[in-house]
Amino acid sequence: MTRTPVNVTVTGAAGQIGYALLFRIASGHLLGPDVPVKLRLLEITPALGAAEGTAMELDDCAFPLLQGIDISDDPNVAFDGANVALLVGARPRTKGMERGDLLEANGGIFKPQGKAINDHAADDIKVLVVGNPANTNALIAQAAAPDVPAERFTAMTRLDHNRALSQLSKKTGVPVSEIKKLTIWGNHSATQYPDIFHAEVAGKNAAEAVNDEKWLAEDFIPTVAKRGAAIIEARGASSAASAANAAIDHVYTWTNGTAAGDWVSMGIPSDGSYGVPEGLISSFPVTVTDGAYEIVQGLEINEFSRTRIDASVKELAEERDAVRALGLI
Ligand SMILES: NC(=O)C1=CN([C@@H]2O[C@H](COP(=O)(O)OP(=O)(O)OC[C@H]3O[C@@H](n4cnc5c(N)ncnc54)[C@H](O)[C@@H]3O)[C@@H](O)[C@H]2O)C=CC1
Ligand SMILES: O=C([O-])CC(=O)C(=O)O
Repeated sequence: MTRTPVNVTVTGAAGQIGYALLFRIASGHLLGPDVPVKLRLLEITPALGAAEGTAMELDDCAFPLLQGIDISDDPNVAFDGANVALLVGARPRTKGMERGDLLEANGGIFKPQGKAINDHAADDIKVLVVGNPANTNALIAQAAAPDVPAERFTAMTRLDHNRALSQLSKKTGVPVSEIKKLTIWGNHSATQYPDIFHAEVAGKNAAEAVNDEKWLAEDFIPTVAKRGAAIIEARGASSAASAANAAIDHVYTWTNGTAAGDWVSMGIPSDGSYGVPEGLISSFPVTVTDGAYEIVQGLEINEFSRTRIDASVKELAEERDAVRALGLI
């Protein structure tokens, strides 16, 4: 294989998402079946042994695309030359814990990582923040990386997008492959707004096909928005394999593009579209061409949607103000 390998840095590599993610990266699902990768694993010092164990297992898979694994507890080393950075390592929410409690606990992790990305990553770096609160952690990392174009910092709402696809598929009996143009707006939190008004189910408008506003307001939206908490309740641990799968989807789409006639949801820095204040990292409908995403423009936002988008964006603005007050941005 002559192609230069892509350096993929994964933080929190010894955690449960890391374990579900690394093998799929190494087997070509993140970037494509013909793209060699080098993995850079970042962990805190006490978890380096566990990361070593995972690296041994990766070796034992003999993945043809995997051209090396480095492990470090120093962000300056782990992000050196990184082309893709998956910021997973964070403190996961546990039973009964509110997202707001996570801001302070996690803020300190993302500022030094943003600075290390600024100082050491490759010029084409793409960053996906998975660790919660993902949107605001992405904002913190971005603020610490003034030399990196702001749009390279993204937050994961693809899991919410996939959850919404699946719920809509169950309701309509139409396979997910025939559902297009769903949108998650706002924050990766319980205030997020999964929007089906522009979605298509087997070529028909989804809201019209469903024709059940009660189901939309009282079942679909809360089921999608509170799915993370429901998984924690059921498993006693937060989503891991589905989160890893969504991270793969996010980066694969960002790198390889969206399908014609469809879009995906990504948490990205707002350019002011749809009344979302510029700079907030909020989820939008996006299309991707040649490795660059663009917000889908011109969608009509009805009253039902407007109220819900505004509520989630208000929460994002409050999180931004909170981390600003803590000196994190
Ligand atoms: N955006 C999304 O849709 C989702 C986000 N999440 C979030 O992803 C994060 C990770 O989840 P899990 O893997 O289940 O957690 P986990 O607790 O199993 O693993 C986290 C790992 O991060 C490591 N870590 C902590 N601080 C670090 C640092 N400064 N540098 C490098 N590594 C560090 C820990 O040692 C641990 O191994 C959590 O914040 C969780 O809430 C989870 C599911 C979905
Ligand atoms: O709340 C959590 O830690 C897990 C999470 O984000 C999700 O499953 O959507």
